[in-house]
Amino acid sequence: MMVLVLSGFDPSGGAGMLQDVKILSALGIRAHGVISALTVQNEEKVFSVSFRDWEEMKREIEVLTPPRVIKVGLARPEVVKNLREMFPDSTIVWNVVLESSSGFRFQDLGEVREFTSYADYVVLNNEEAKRVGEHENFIVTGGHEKDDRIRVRYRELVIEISRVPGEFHGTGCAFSSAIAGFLALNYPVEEAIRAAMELLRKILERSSSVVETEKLLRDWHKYDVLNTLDEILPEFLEIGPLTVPEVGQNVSYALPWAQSEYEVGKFPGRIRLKEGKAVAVSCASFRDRSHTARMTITMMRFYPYMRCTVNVRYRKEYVERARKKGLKVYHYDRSKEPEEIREKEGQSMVWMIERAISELKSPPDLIYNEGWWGKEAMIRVFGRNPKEVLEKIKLMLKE
Ligand SMILES: Nc1ncnc2c1ncn2[C@@H]1O[C@H](COP(=O)(O)OP(=O)(O)OP(=O)(O)O)[C@@H](O)[C@H]1O
Ligand SMILES: Cc1ncc(CO)c(N)n1
Repeated sequence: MMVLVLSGFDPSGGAGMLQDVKILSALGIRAHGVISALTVQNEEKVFSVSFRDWEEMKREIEVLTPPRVIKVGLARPEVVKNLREMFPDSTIVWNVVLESSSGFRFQDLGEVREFTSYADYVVLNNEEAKRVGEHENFIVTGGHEKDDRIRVRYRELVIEISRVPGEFHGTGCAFSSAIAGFLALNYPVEEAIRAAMELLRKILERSSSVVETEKLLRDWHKYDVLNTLDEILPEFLEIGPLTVPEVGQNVSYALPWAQSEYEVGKFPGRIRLKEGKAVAVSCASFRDRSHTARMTITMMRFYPYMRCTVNVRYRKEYVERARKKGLKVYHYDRSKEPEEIREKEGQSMVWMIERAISELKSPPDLIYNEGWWGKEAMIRVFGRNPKEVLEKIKLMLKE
């Protein structure tokens, strides 16, 4: 699936081509991009615009796959007519940008009026629509109205949703690209508008002053972490009778940027032995606290790529095999733990990992400790991901 985008380059990434590509990527759509203007601007202010020459752009377009849907952003208005002549049957969505929100005049009103009829849909806000003059192919957005609803009008259709508090740079670009994307997915235009409004709301709920579509794209990792854990669980259950400790086992797998245990996927309620079989009390989730999740966060402070920790019951032979097979093993002797560390909640694990790293001068594959004052002896296995940790555990189980 592809959409051809002709739009300006906003180096701050809030509007223009960088934003268009993010929105289309969020819909799984490839963008073919031809820059139609260069700008000097940041999130707050536009300083200058220079439009590209059509002949140059045409040469770039001619070698690309002919597009079914085209999105036009900041460009000379005649570009829309030129595109119509090149692609009489394509759907053209034109986001008119008369002025930036900081008041910079982008396009000439008369020129815009002259070329609106060449687009299938013209997206503009109500202030712009009043100035350009109504047309049946206009999709009119609320602009920067102050009430708590967002309204979009297309012919007799008016769609309303709740406004996300705040002012965001780049909403017009993002919204019109989302419409183009949903049209490319064969949504009828009314449904494309509705879906685009919903998508923008989801993005703006994650944004501060700019449309931060990258935050939405980033959240794919949440799906990947939980899916990875759920997919690998049966393999951990299979060896569970040999590995699950009295207190239960957890497989903790962190998001790439995790700094809190709630950004670490885990099995709330842990993996436990029931009548000799290992069972997980629940499927993978980011909710609840977990000791192994806190260990992962601690390890990631030193080695951000070490995103997985699993606790395993202690067996002398497991540790001996690990050493024999070349795994980096650290023995944590709790009796050497300073009093002030032992007293502070969660500090002993930091201390344990810091000692291991300073001794091994690299990430440990496993840290073990014997039992201590009612605490079960334990082995913690570390790795980049659950698959890697599972392999290390299997090395410990095999002669
Ligand atoms: N605060 C908000 N909450 C929810 N949706 C919003 C918000 N602001 C904008 N949108 C979505 O973005 C669409 C376009 O926004 P807007 O009306 O601000 O366009 P614009 O004025 O052309 O934007 P720009 O600031 O890029 O010039 C709206 O129709 C709506 O779907
Ligand atoms: C490149 C570009 N396109 C559109 C807008 C409108 O916000 C902008 N500021 N910059």
